[in-house]
Amino acid sequence: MLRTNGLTKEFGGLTAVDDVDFELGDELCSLIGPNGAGKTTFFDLLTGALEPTRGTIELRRDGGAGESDGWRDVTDASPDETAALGVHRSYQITNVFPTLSVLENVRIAAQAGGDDAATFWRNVDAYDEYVEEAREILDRVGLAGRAEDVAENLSHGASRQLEVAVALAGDPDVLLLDEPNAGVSSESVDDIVALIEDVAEDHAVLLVEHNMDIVMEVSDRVVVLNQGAVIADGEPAAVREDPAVQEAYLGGYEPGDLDRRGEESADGEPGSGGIA
Ligand SMILES: Nc1ncnc2c1ncn2[C@@H]1O[C@H](COP(=O)(O)OP(=O)(O)OP(=O)(O)O)[C@@H](O)[C@H]1O
Repeated sequence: MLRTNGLTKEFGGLTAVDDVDFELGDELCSLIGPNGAGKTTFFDLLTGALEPTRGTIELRRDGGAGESDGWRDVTDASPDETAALGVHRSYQITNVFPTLSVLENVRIAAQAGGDDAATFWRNVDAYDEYVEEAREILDRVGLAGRAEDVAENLSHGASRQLEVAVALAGDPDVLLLDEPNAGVSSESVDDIVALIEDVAEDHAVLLVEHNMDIVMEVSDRVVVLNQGAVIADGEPAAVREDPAVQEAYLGGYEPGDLDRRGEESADGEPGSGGIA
């Protein structure tokens, strides 16, 4: 689906992403690591928002027949080109139009990703199709009842759901979910976790998430970044036990230390919503 080879990003003397070889298959992979580890920079490189200093990024679409063995070099692709090639990021606040309705936001995203984007405005049938598609996506993310609400009036949780809906409307192969629980109220966390698991059924998902209980619950695989470099990559339980990961990030974390809402667990210390 997506792979990087020697991917590196330097900001002056600081190496934010350091020689990362990574491949994402048809799976839910979480990317974790301490503050400043390079997770956001890595996402920015994958979406074309930042240009790498060195290394390559390649994509392979389902059934696609690109160059060589189907992999296509997208290292220099712009964010729009990367999106058109099937990589979408959920936390794209600029992709949500605050004064438009929830339905309009998703309809526009579906239209932008549609085959007849250029001519759609002349085509009433196409418009109806996109509205229909948008309603199906809203149903999937749990926002069917909020279709006519104005986007800027949504709660944090519903906003995260809308961001995922907008990403889904572009018909992505790969979804990059950037802290989809950030700012979400405790009542909505279960909905977001269910949504992450649902979209992972038919998309490759790369998730940045600070709450380790959620990471351990939903991930097929966990990759740990520290100071820009991958220090562990494997199944959640194995990564959790890895001494280097414990040292760099988890600091003695055991499942249940934090409940998924970041509240005090039965026998633990008060949680912070995750591990920073
Ligand atoms: N535009 C920039 N210019 C200079 N340094 C930057 C820039 N963006 C990020 N950095 C630095 O790169 C390093 C990696 O930052 P990044 O935001 O990718 O980490 P992160 O793992 O996403 O952290 P967090 O969990 O806090 O979001 C940090 O030291 C950060 O200060």
